[in-house]
Amino acid sequence: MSTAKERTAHARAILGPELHAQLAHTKVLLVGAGGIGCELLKNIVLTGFGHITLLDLDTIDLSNLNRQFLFRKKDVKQSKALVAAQTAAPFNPNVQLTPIHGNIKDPQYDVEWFQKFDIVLNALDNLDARRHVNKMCMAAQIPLVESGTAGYLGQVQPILKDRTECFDCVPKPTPKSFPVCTIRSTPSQPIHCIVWSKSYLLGQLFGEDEDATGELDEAEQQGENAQEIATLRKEAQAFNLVRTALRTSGSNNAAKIAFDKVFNADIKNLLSMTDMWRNRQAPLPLDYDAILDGSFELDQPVASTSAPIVANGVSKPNGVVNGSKKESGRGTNGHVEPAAPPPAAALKDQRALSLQDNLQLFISSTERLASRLQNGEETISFDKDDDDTLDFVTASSNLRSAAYGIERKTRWEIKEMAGNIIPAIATTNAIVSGLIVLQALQLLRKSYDKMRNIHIQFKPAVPLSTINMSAPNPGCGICRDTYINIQCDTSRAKLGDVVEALLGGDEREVSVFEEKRMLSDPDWLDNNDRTLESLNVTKGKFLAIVDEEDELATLSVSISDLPPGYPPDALPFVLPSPLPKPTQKSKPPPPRPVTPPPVRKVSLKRPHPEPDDDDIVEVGPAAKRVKQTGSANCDLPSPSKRRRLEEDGLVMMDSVQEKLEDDDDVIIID
Ligand SMILES: Nc1ncnc2c1ncn2[C@@H]1O[C@H](COP(=O)(O)OP(=O)(O)OP(=O)(O)O)[C@@H](O)[C@H]1O
Ligand SMILES: [Zn+2]
Repeated sequence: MSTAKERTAHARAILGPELHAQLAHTKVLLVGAGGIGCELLKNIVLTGFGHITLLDLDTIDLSNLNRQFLFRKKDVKQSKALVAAQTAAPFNPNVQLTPIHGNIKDPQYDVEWFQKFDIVLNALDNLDARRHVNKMCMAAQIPLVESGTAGYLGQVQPILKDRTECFDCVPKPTPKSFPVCTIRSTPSQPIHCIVWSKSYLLGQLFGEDEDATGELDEAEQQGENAQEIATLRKEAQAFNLVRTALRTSGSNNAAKIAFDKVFNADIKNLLSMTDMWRNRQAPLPLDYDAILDGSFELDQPVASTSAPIVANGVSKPNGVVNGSKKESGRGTNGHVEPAAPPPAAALKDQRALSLQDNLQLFISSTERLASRLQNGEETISFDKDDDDTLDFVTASSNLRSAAYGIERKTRWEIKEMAGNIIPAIATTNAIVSGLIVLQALQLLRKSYDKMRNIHIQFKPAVPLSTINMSAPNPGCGICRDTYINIQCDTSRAKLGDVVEALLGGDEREVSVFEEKRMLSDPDWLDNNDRTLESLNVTKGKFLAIVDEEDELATLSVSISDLPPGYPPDALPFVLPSPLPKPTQKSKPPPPRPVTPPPVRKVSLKRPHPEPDDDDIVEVGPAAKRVKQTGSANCDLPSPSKRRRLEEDGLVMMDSVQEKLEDDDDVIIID
């Protein structure tokens, strides 16, 4: 077929002329042009969605090319949104494609901007951005299709305010995390050393100059081992010397200074706490020069204990504590010989690294990172696609493993573990993208009874399972709010006036928040005469007006600009007419069990975030916030503290089952 008309014949036959014609006028926002986004863009272009805005903040990376088929090698480092749109545009000349290279969380993409669209499709890879889009769609009352893949698993969830669960209605599972003490002092598995290296050591040496005192004070108050805290304090002070050496050009022994502190002095300090090693295997301080000249013996008896260093008593295929010349040839104490690498494993990343190799890698990566700091980079954090940081984490986690008698890992394995990589399967992305279109069509047809949550599961006989839509969770702090958009000149509008107008003469008692910052409550009205701008409540943000009696839903007020041409001397804000009234709050049902996780797309390119965060239990509505006049915030009760923790990428627990304690000292793996 050659003409545009013939091109759409199949789509028209499948969709029917009515829906097909409707699609030509449909305005769709596609957020994310990665693995799912590329597939989905191709689908919606070919289906005939007439107006597509494609937004992505990232540029193309070499590692994207295996599955993000709209990109070629020549496109590396170009904007994903722009290149994807350029490649897909010729697939269907009837489609108007608008690419945007930007972050969906930027304030210019406010509620009014979202309201321009008929439907939003998420193709994101992190919880934070997903939550944001979910909230904007709730505020703008725009249907959303949420999706994610992880390896062979996938999920598609249509979301419509007041009709279905929103993305935040269901708690998310917690990520795997470890107690601080395990990470800091008593690692027993390779992952403990990797987390230490990536989330602690790298930051201490190359990250922001953080004052660890507060953290340690808090740990002390919580009754953690005082001697251990004193040791950690000493450790923190000593880091300053190393940081200075790393930032001083011409200092050619910074790597040795860092090594001696971290792998020798700190370990000796820990060994001096004899109690700690009564029932557990003590670590062995490493010796820089002896490792380099091959005379270092890993299995020498440790000062404070007669227990030999064994790698958990098991032979490991990788040559557990193998390494220096002296180590090989001994098979004692549970050590094994470094097996000669099979030919396929001779690849640089998959080679077992000797202790000497690791030290050399530590030196070279430390020097590379130090010279980056000296050349003006302010802070460096882990990115698995940044060779310098990956080399540093590989070397330092393996050196730590060696000191603690833990199995060492190859660079490849460490990349997988530190980057939290689940292989991206192009086929899963393709299936999910097809299902997104089907659910989007149900939403546009308003065939709400036909909408389904769909899971791709690892069951060859039943690869897809569908779940009927659930009603919104009455306790949800996002979709149960009553949303209002106001147009506002925030430099003139005063908090008290805006709140009073929004309450429409209702004299009930309320507290007012922006995110977790409390701006006023019935006994504290100091901010009422201040402008919204002076309180940092500007375009794209939300004011939350919370009923003190907890009987009416929270008013969630989004801020947009005044319309063009609005008289400068008129009232500095415009309310919608009629003014929406908050709904009566229904009592939340008893807590639900944690349902299977909405599958997330796991980044192959950079750690989450998502945290990439990502995947941390979210409980109920964001109710309590913190009183605030400026910007800093402090300790919060659940659930908003949990939300904040999650945004900060924090959590630290023994097991996934364990409940998150409000005051837990936490470190997240990813
Ligand atoms: N806040 C955001 N605003 C806009 N785009 C975002 C935002 N957060 C994530 N994205 C985009 O969502 C896309 C998710 O796609 P995908 O999961 O395939 O990630 P990727 O980075 O392309 O690949 P990988 O992480 O697997 O290497 C990415 O292109 C990413 O840039
Ligand atoms: Zn909800």
